[in-house]
Amino acid sequence: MQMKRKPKLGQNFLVDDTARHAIVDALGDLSKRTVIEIGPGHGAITDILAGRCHKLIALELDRALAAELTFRFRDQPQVQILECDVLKINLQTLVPTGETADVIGNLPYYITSDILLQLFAAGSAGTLARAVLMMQREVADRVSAAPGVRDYGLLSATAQMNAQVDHLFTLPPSAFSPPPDVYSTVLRLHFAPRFTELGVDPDGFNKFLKQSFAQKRKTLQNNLRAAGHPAEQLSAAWPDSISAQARAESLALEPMAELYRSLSQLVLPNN
Ligand SMILES: C[S@@+](CC[C@H](N)C(=O)[O-])C[C@H]1O[C@@H](n2cnc3c(N)ncnc32)[C@H](O)[C@@H]1O
Repeated sequence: MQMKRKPKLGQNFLVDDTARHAIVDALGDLSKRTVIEIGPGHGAITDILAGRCHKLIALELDRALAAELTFRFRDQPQVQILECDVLKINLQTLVPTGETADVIGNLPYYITSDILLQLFAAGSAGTLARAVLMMQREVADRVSAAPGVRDYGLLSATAQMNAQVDHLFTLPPSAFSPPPDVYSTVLRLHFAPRFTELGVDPDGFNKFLKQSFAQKRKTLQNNLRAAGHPAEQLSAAWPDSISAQARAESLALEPMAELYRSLSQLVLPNN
């Protein structure tokens, strides 16, 4: 049976029973946890979560789906359905001060990167502990890629500055109705920001990473020069541990942070 959907909202509903249980199982014991679900849809994951977690807050943009779930869970006070755009909500306001929440979601793929950035910010603020997220396989491969591997880039570096990433499993299009054009992968993230450990400030280092990965074909030096760092500043700051011809894609976060710290002692450009 094909379910009715709004393609613009990334609506591919999970119909594989083993997979929906495996996704919830990946968060472990939830009996004392607040869980935020992104895009509950018709409730494939919500139905299982509702009986397992202390509190469930599900964020759904589609008015009809939000109404369907509000009705279905009307007698379960631990379940709160919010009709809202996940990108417009401040996740910190959903979690009591001093507590953390976990996040779960078969994400709307068209906004995966924006959702990840939002979760990293909430993880840095101490609001989130873990997330189990399904996304397009190619995006998951980029999030979890190690330096030097083809898929490693800005998204990988940003994700790995903010979280430990576990690659859990991949599902074929037939696990969904209607089937998407792509395979889907489930990742688990433990939010563990590394900014303090690596001695860098989050805003400045995030900007530096964007500059460093701006063009894949270019060396790191050329990307930084294009971002406004004068050549003499770069050579004064360049650590011996990094080859002059290195690309950002080949470097671990430690040498990137070393270079950033060294450049920060000189003057960083504003763009
Ligand atoms: C891939 S479907 C997953 C549905 C359900 N969790 C499942 O596994 O069957 C993505 C869901 O996210 C919802 N959605 C899309 N954009 C959203 C947004 N900006 N904020 C909240 N929910 C959104 C869609 O309406 C849809 O229900």
